[in-house]
Amino acid sequence: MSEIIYGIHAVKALLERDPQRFLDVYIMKGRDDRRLHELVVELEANGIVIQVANRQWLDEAAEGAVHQGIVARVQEGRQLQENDLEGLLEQHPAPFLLVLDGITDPHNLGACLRSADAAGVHAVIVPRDRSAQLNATAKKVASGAAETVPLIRVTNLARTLRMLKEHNVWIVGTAGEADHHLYQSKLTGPLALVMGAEGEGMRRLTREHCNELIGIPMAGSVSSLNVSVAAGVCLFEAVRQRQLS
Ligand SMILES: C[S@@+](CC[C@H](N)C(=O)[O-])C[C@H]1O[C@@H](n2cnc3c(N)ncnc32)[C@H](O)[C@@H]1O
Repeated sequence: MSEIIYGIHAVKALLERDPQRFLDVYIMKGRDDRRLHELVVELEANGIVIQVANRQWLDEAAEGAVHQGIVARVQEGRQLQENDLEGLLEQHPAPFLLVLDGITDPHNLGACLRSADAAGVHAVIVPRDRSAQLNATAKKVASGAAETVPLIRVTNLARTLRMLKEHNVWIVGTAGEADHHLYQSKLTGPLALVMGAEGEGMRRLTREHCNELIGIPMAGSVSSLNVSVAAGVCLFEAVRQRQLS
């Protein structure tokens, strides 16, 4: 099975991690861009053959998204599976996990992956049937993080949260109306931070499995933040606390 990736960061990240996965790489005819040129040199140094295509071809391959003049067909990578999660918990004394309960927009999924990578999250967990696909758009927005942060799709999120609790992972849900303030919460130790869906927030059952709910204080007139922005704020408060502890 193969998949399409595009954009300079996404292609570069895969080249650095797993150059064997490249099948075909196409760059845009006549595109004059220093970063693209440097990437082509690196691809060629890895023995990857570059083909030139016109703009229309690349636009269609990237389904109209911004491809920065490069599109690649690559072998699908191995995704971590649900039953890999226990092994991952054993590897890390203080696992740091991000759970996305029903995010449907691939841009938000990609942006959350990008922040998760930057924050040093060990895995992102999503419900199998209620999540945006990790498609080319999500990968482009993730800017390479789709290749670095394991994305684990689980069949039953409530069951997974119970399993995490049995492994002493503290489950922190996020909601604008939560009584606890992000900056007063304790985010050190084994942690799963749970973000809700764009429209409805976390599902009732997910909420019930959280050890606590925290909110980011909102000073203005809007009632909530975009989920990927909220994820970034919460993740980096956790990073700050974890570095101090
Ligand atoms: C757009 S919000 C959903 C708004 C939804 N009406 C609700 O009541 O939760 C999507 C997600 O972003 C996160 N979020 C947004 N604003 C937040 C805030 N002020 N505090 C904590 N989490 C927030 C939460 O995870 C939320 O479920």
